[in-house]
Amino acid sequence: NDGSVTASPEDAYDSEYLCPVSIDGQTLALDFDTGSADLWVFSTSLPSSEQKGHTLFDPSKSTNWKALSGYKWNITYGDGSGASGTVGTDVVTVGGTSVSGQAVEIATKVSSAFVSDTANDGLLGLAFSSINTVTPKAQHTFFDTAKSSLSSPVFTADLKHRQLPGTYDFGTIDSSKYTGTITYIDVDTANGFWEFTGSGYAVGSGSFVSSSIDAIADTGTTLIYVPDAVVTAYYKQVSGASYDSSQGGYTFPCSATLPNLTLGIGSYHAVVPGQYINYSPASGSKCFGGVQSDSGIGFSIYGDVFLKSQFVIFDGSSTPRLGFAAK
Ligand SMILES: CC(C)(C)S(=O)(=O)N[C@@H](Cc1ccccc1)C(=O)N[C@@H](Cc1c[nH]c[nH+]1)C(=O)N[C@@H](CC1CCCCC1)C(O)(O)C(F)(F)C(=O)NCCN1CCOCC1
Repeated sequence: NDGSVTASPEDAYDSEYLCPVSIDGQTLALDFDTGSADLWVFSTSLPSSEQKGHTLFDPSKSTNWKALSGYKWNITYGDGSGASGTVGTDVVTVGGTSVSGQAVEIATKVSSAFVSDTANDGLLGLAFSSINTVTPKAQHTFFDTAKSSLSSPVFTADLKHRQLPGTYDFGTIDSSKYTGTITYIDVDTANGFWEFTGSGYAVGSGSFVSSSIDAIADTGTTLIYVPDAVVTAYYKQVSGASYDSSQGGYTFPCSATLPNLTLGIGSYHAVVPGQYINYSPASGSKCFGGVQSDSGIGFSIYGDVFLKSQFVIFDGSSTPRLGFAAK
């Protein structure tokens, strides 16, 4: 029951990656998110004003749909967006991986950011089920439901830079997708995230600075959010860079040459190419940086700007761990 699904960038800046997911034959484009644990979809139960432009799941058309009466969900994300609704179970298929009895959370309300993000028909959470928001009983993620039917209890992310489709694989580690060896690091699941301790950083050809960085591997976050020491060291090497409070982050002249950012994972030095750190045009001839401060978040976030430079293994075995390799 192993599977592989394409992850397509939603826009020219790789702001998010969307994957086709079939729920009892109805196919929607979902954002696979290792930073949350709810599988929720736009639905025919939304007010029509909130439905516009999205593909909707219609439970009344599903022969395998079983409503969970009295069950509800309500989630708020780091960027302040949110959604809520009711719950049922159905057959959910991702590439070749099909599971029955999967909790599918039907949106009856979504925040404005979701309404305007018309390419996104919902989220498929891949964090730990301990942070699923369904009450009165938390539900399993797709990965947890599928795990026992996979060749091995893993999924991998091979996201790509700019306009290229990547893949999420379930159950196998495809050795043609990476080079060299895989470096594994332990994961602390206490907060429900794929959370680990990074070993430090280097900017461009500069020397490596050893420092413990408490970080999560989060496919649902676009950028890299790291401690101020890292951000300051990085943009010191970018002429014309400065913190622009009106943009809410560091910007620099779009013509700037950006140094690579190396992030330590144990003894492995993961290199993020400088050009990945030019996220998007900001205003005028300034561009918005893909490396920003984690202040106020509580931990660092190694988001898509980082993850797309690596081949990443999310190992859900009894001792969960993360694997990283160059590609
Ligand atoms: C809009 C943007 C300038 C491109 S962005 O850089 O902000 N990108 C957004 C994602 C996005 C892309 C495209 C269109 C719209 C939204 C982004 O990076 N959002 C992060 C920002 C952040 C995180 N932390 C601080 N700030 C986020 O909330 N990511 C969550 C998933 C997002 C939510 C909006 C829609 C797209 C997917 C997330 O799940 O990855 C999360 F981990 F950050 C998060 O909020 N997880 C929720 C964890 N809770 C814990 C308690 O139990 C319930 C679950």
